[in-house]
Amino acid sequence: MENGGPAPIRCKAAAVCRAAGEPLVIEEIVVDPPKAHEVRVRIICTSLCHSDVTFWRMKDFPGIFPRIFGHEAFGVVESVGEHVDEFAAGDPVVPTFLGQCSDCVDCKSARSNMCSKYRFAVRPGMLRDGTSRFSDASGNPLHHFLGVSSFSEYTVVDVNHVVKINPAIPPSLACLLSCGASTGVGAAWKLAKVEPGSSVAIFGLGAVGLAVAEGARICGASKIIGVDLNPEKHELGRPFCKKFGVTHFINPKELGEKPVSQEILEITDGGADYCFECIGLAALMNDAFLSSREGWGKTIILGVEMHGAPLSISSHQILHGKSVIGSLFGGVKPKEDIPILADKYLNKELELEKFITHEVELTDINKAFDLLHQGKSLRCTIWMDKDAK
Ligand SMILES: NC(=O)c1ccc[n+]([C@@H]2O[C@H](COP(=O)([O-])OP(=O)(O)OC[C@H]3O[C@@H](n4cnc5c(N)ncnc54)[C@H](O)[C@@H]3O)[C@@H](O)[C@H]2O)c1
Ligand SMILES: [Zn+2]
Ligand SMILES: [Zn+2]
Repeated sequence: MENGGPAPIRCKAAAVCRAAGEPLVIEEIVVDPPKAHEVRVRIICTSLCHSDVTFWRMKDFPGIFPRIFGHEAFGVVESVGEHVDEFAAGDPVVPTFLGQCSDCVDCKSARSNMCSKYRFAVRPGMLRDGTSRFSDASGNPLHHFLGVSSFSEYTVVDVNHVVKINPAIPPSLACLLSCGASTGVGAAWKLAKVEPGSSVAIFGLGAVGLAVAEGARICGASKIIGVDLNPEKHELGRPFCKKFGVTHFINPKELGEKPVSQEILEITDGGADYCFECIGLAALMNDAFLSSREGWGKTIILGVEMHGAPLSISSHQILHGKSVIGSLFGGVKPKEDIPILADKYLNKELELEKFITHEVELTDINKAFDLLHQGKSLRCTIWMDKDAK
């Protein structure tokens, strides 16, 4: 203990990524105490989102490895740094990759979830001083990921990136509100503001796409069209996707030469009111746009394009009254909206259980990567300690 403050913690296990695309390695690490405006969180469980996989694969960004991935999690505050009034040891929390200072003009506006005081960036270190709170057994620093780094028994998170969560929600379900479920549900609820009776087309039926379906179902959409290419997932998925309110399924491979957009224009008699891209491929973003209705069709982009490829949207088509919007975290303001989503779960409006298809312990985290790659899982809960369930 230094001046009575928290001491560094030697963590029995963290899953460290030593190089892009390589299996994670379970290592003992040291997690420093939280500095001012930071909290140290004991992670109870975490899960794998496709954004972890995208950054894990990126070989063309040197200098960001070794790194601790993970940004969808649930945990308990272990200790707090100076100037932290909002949290105390023992608080159940979800960390979030998108921060909210609650003080800047954008945080105060209902129109944005993009904090402008601490702008979103994929930083290798902490939000305020850029340094790392992690070091390996040799004392070398390990990089952070998206301000969360939850593939570790303990992590340090800026207060802007952590939200208190109702303890009535089971840890594995609270974890989903930390990224995937909030992003998808939020995109339908807050961003598109899907009205009862409207038509929705979703490209990509992973957890994010199916969370859009869940949000659209809650908002009363009458047609929810799901597009996914993975035949194995599709077959397994049919009854599964129905649980999310998906009314029509399209596997582009089964359409032959016919474009997906043509099929959607026919199903919706002119184009879907709302189209969501939940894959991360620029070509599919264009398909989503082509599937949207003239006059008012809105395309919402949630997928993260690995190389930031530009969209190729016809400047003539956009004159026909269509619009395109992209979003981080589905327009959700973490500190205000996650508690609302938690209440929706507790009121039995939002069904979170169906997103969890697998569970493993941290030592088996590479299985979670395999399952996502093979298209077999939606969300795989990764427990730090199975007895903590
Ligand atoms: N905007 C945000 O804030 C935010 C938040 C979370 C995730 N994401 C992004 O959302 C996307 C989805 O994440 P996820 O965790 O649901 O991923 P996932 O891997 O679980 O799901 C992706 C789905 O897309 C399907 N797919 C892949 N290529 C396809 C193609 N060419 N045509 C049709 N379907 C195809 C896959 O079969 C899979 O079902 C990723 O790009 C992720 O990075 C964005
Ligand atoms: Zn995510
Ligand atoms: Zn702000």
